Amino acid sequence: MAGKGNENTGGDFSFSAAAARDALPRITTEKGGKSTDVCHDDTAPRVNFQTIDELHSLQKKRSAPTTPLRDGSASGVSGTSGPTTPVSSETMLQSVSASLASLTRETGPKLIRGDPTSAAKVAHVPVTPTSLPTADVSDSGLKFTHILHNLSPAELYEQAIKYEKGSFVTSTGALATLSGAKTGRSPKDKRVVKDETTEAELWWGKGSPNIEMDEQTFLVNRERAVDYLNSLDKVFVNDQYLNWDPENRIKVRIVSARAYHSLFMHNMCIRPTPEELENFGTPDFTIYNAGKFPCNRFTHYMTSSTSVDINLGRREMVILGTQYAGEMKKGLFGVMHYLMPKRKILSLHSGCNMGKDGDVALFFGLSGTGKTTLSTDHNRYLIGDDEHCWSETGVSNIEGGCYAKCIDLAREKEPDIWNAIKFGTVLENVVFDEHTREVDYTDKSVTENTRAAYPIEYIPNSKIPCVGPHPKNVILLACDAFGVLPPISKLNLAQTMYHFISGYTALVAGTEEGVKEPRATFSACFGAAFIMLHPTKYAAMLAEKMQAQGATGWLVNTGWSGGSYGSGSRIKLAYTRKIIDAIHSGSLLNATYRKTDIFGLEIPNEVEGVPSEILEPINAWEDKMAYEDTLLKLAGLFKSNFETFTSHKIGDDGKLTEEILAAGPNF
Ligand SMILES: Nc1ncnc2c1ncn2[C@@H]1O[C@H](COP(=O)(O)OP(=O)(O)OP(=O)(O)O)[C@@H](O)[C@H]1O
Ligand SMILES: O=C([O-])CC(=O)C(=O)O
Ligand SMILES: [Ca+2]
Ligand SMILES: [Mn+2]
Repeated sequence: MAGKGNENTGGDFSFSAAAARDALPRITTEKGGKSTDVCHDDTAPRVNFQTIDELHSLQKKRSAPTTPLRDGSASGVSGTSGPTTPVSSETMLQSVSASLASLTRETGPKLIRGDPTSAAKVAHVPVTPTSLPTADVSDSGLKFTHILHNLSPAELYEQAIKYEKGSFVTSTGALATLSGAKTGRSPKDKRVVKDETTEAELWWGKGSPNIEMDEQTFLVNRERAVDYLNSLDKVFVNDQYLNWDPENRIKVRIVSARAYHSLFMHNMCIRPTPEELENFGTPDFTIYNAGKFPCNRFTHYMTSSTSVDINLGRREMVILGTQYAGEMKKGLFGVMHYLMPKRKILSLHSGCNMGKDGDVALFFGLSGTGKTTLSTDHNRYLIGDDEHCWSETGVSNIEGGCYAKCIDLAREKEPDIWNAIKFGTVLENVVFDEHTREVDYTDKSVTENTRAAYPIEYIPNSKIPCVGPHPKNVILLACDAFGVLPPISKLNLAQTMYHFISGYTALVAGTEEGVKEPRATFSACFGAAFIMLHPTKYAAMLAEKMQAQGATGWLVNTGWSGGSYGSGSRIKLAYTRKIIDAIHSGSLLNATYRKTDIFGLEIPNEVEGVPSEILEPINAWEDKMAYEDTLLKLAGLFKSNFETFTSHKIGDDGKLTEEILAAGPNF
């Protein structure tokens, strides 16, 4: 049943719209998709600043008056020797020039390897036109663009510090950066090209993250991005891989204007060896990140000056008007959510780790629920923290790095993540002492979504290569700010599917004044913002794989206990870790259980190291009536959210659908 409805393209890596790519047909599409229908996403940024200067002033805490103050420009960085690339350059330059070719001028830009300040040392490599004779009569055709190809972290540090305001080395050696006006993803500005192929294959309409755009508009934005990039003195190019499963690895190229973006992707994608880079060839997918430059708001389908555009047929993504680096990571994740199911491989928004005995656990959950925190476990091997594939042979990480939330990060609670914040790590939007460069992780002045991006090998017990056998435990994480879900419950297969499709979490709305009510978020497959196909397609694949492997599903509330946000408190990370330990060790599988009302969840009577009174949520609430009301309220929210899925059949005979419907709250 898995992959049912997909074209029989299994094993073949081509995007099916290849023909459309060459012909560039005009496609008629319905206009005016309502953005209110877009899947909910909880990463909407909170902006604490009105001007660029204000943003920069937020980043640094004033030192004690005795401390000598410095101006913003970093000193002590050698500017004498420009970066050089390890690869033989001519084929690389030809390839990059082809990537950057303007569609109207039909010729790639003239490229030079290396930094413009050291250009005298670098031979100019003339680049031949990619196709037809040039029709370019503008000055832009006369200039050269310098290409900084797969620079090392040290070189990227120097580039960032020299040229990008807001770049600083922190006391532990990380590169602190600012992502600009956007400090989170912009799901409402995401657009996906609807052509004959994608119209039939992708999930469109209510609840879907895919807001349509047509091919022509994509080309307008692409041209804007490419023209912007070609107008610069230099651009950064990363050639890297996604997916540690060698048979299903894809080659990605990222063209960007900032060293910050290049270092971020260096850390987050899989880094090729020098030999692999030498033979990289043509990328399977290319990102044009012109995020410093806005889109034109008069362009059709645009509703703001930000646009993140995916064209599966052309194998390209364009970013305009946002410098938040997570857009690149999650844009590529979306592409994998399209490509992998075609090969009968399930793509997952989950963390993944493995015990000493080879037992693998997946951690699903929306942003901020604990995937990174709980998969990074000193007693287990880390396979990955956010994006995985589950194939016939087992699991593989899609990425080469981790992207951890840093707000309130503490050494004692999360030692491995703390220690990973060192030379090479990108630290986004944190506040630090102006003099000592010590980071204050409690400071939310710039944003609550402060982040660290580091290569996975910075976690001492990471498993390289990042692959493992079939999962034994599938852990669904929900940060329930209503405080009514049990800290741990065991799920049967139908319940696992019900909660996977629901994709629930409830967080509190940041630190906004007066917001006390938790806000429920339902995001199908715990990542509706990134999926491409209908959620039931992924759910059917998950059910099939869990059944075949005999994996057990669990629901873990990493949120509130003893009351909703405001009266209760967040479950201690130490308790959640004990619960997770008991899942891994197998001791929880053999515990005795009782069933809860309404949600019908099996909760254990005991978990080692966790006070038994918190295991049954009502016990921890003082006001029992308030508990009952809140529980019913949440159950109602689950019910109305699930209505859109009731008509979709899962399983060949639809039997699973009935079981899944029955696995939701009953009241
Ligand atoms: N009981 C708990 N369990 C898990 N995390 C907790 C708990 N209490 C507090 N936290 C905090 O919640 C946050 C969980 O964030 P984490 O980075 O793991 O999210 P994530 O699921 O990886 O999200 P994203 O997909 O956005 O990366 C961390 O800052 C962690 O310190
Ligand atoms: O994508 C991001 O910006 C961070 C992340 O992992 C998520 O939100 O799931
Ligand atoms: Ca994470
Ligand atoms: Mn994520």
